Amino acid sequence: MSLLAVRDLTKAYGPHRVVDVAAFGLEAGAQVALRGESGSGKTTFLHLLAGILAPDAGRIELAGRDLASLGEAGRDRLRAETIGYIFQTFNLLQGHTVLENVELGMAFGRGVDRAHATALLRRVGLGDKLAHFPRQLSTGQQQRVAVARALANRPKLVLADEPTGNLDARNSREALALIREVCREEGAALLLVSHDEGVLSQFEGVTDFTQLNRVERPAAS
Ligand SMILES: Nc1ncnc2c1ncn2[C@@H]1O[C@H](COP(=O)(O)OP(=O)(O)OP(=O)(O)O)[C@@H](O)[C@H]1O
Repeated sequence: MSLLAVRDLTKAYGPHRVVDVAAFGLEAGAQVALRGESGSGKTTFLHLLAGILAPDAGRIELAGRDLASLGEAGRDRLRAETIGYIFQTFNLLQGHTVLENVELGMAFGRGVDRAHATALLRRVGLGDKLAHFPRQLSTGQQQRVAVARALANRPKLVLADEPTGNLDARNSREALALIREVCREEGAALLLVSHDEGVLSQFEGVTDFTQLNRVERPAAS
C-alpha cells in the first residue's frame, strides 16, 4: 500500500487556481524531489498534503486515511503523528532551547520523549548544544535543529520546503545529505521541493512540479 496517494487535487485562492494535480503518489521510505520555480504552487501543494490547507476538490490518502473524512482535529492529529515538516526559515521558537524546540514538537504528537529528542539532536551533531537558544547557533546548526524536530514524532513522511534555501552551497549539500540519511535511518519517506539545481542534482528521481501541476501560468515578464 502506498504511503501517499493523490487524485484530481485542486486548490484556488479566490479566482486563481494554483494547484491542479491529476495523480501523485509516494511509497513508504521513498525519497523524491519536486522541481518548481517560485510561485508554481509547491508550498500550497505541500500544505494540502499535510492537511494544513483544505483542497477545493480531490482526494488525498495518507497512511491509509482519507484526509477529507477526518475533521480538522483529526487532520491535526494525523499530521502530528505522520508528518514531519522542514521549513526554509526553520520556524524555531526563539525563546526556547534547542532541546525544548524538539520536545515541544513532540508534545503535539506522540508525547515528549526526552531520550529520543536527545538522541536525534546528537545524531545531527548538536549533542553539546541542547541548552543553547536558536540565536546562539549558526544558520546551519539551526537547520539541524529543524531536522531533529521534524523527525521527533517518528513520522512516516517528511515534507521539506526549500529546506536549504538559507544555507550556502557547502552547508546546503551537507544538510541535504544529513536529511536524507536521517530519514533513511528513521524509516521516513522524504518529499522535498526546491528550485535549486544544486539540491535537485543530489536526487536520483526528480519530478518536474510544473508538469505535474496542470495550472496555466502566465509567461514570466
Ligand atoms: N494565502 C494565499 N492567498 C492568496 N494567494 C496565495 C496564498 N498563498 C499563495 N498564494 C499565491 O499562490 C501562488 C503559489 O504560491 P506557493 O507559495 O504555493 O508557491 P511556491 O511554488 O511555493 O513559491 P515559492 O517557491 O516562492 O515559495 C503564488 O502566486 C502566490 O502568490
